[in-house]
Amino acid sequence: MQGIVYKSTGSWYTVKSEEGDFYNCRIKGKFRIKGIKSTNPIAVGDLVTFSLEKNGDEEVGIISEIKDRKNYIIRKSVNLSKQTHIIAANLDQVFLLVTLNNPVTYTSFIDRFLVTAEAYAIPAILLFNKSDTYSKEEKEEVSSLVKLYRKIGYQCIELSAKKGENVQEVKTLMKDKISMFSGNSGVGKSTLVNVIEKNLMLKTAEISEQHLQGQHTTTFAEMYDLSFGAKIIDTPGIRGFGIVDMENDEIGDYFPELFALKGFCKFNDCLHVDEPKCAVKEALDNDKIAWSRYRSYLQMILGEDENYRVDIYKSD
Ligand SMILES: Nc1nc2c(ncn2[C@@H]2O[C@H](COP(=O)(O)OP(=O)(O)OP(=O)(O)O)[C@@H](O)[C@H]2O)c(=O)[nH]1
Ligand SMILES: [Zn+2]
Repeated sequence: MQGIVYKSTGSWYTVKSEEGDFYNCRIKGKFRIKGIKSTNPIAVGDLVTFSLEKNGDEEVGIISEIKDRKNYIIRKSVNLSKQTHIIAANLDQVFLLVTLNNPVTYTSFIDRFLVTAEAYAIPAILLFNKSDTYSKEEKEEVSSLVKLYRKIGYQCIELSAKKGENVQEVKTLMKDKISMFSGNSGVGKSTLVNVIEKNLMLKTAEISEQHLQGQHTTTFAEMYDLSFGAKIIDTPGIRGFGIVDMENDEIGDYFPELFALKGFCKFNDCLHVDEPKCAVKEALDNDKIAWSRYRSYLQMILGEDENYRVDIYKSD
């Protein structure tokens, strides 16, 4: 039988079969996946082959095979072992919720997120939330951000989760796909998910309550079916993507507008920092590339970690 992993608690996996039934499954014997060394061989979102076995009165599934992943997201554990944990696999898209103020979302944060999504090969969509609260100036600022990111090729939606404005557009994009929502604390993730599907209680809230009580909680991702044919993966305690290890000479590949200029610089291995005859610097001088994006790029190259806000274009 074939199925998708909806939940994993370490040694047991909840798998939904193609027929739509849920089974408790486990792995028999040694099970290794080529390429990735991780603490968990199977993650939420994985497509697996399994067969049923009698275990006393119960029928349990034995997973024998896992299909190649189209992508996966990881987290490095913070303890000394630095082990890699696969949070989820086979995502169709990830939504990043952004608010200008309350809380501030910095362009450096957006760009880091987009670079990571590119590196993971997961399409990212920007949701500019709380549109009901914006002043005229803020509306203009959001408009120029939307224009900037659309030009690069990212889908952007301005919405109000609270008022339900443009939420239908998000639902339309989610249909028949596996999605994940990310964003800083307070941008409205729970509010949005609650208007998208009323009776869905995500764990995110429970987990933070337990944190308040100082309890230890393990954070496992879980997949949910929504009523309109969409799936979402909830990753309690994870606000964004983990940091992916990237070499300096590959970071530019994950900025689509920089990647498009690859080969046009004088030097093949140009990092677009202070090399002569650099096509990226030239595009920057002509406002063909946004200053805010280039600043984010430099920050990643230089390994800086602070957030900042800069004008999108130098001439602004
Ligand atoms: N005015 C307005 N407020 C909103 C909107 N969306 C969310 N909020 C409010 O913003 C606050 C934070 O929303 P949450 O949905 O809890 O944010 P979150 O991203 O889930 O936050 P964490 O759980 O901390 O990650 C709440 O007071 C919401 O009512 C919106 O579109 N407009
Ligand atoms: Zn260059």
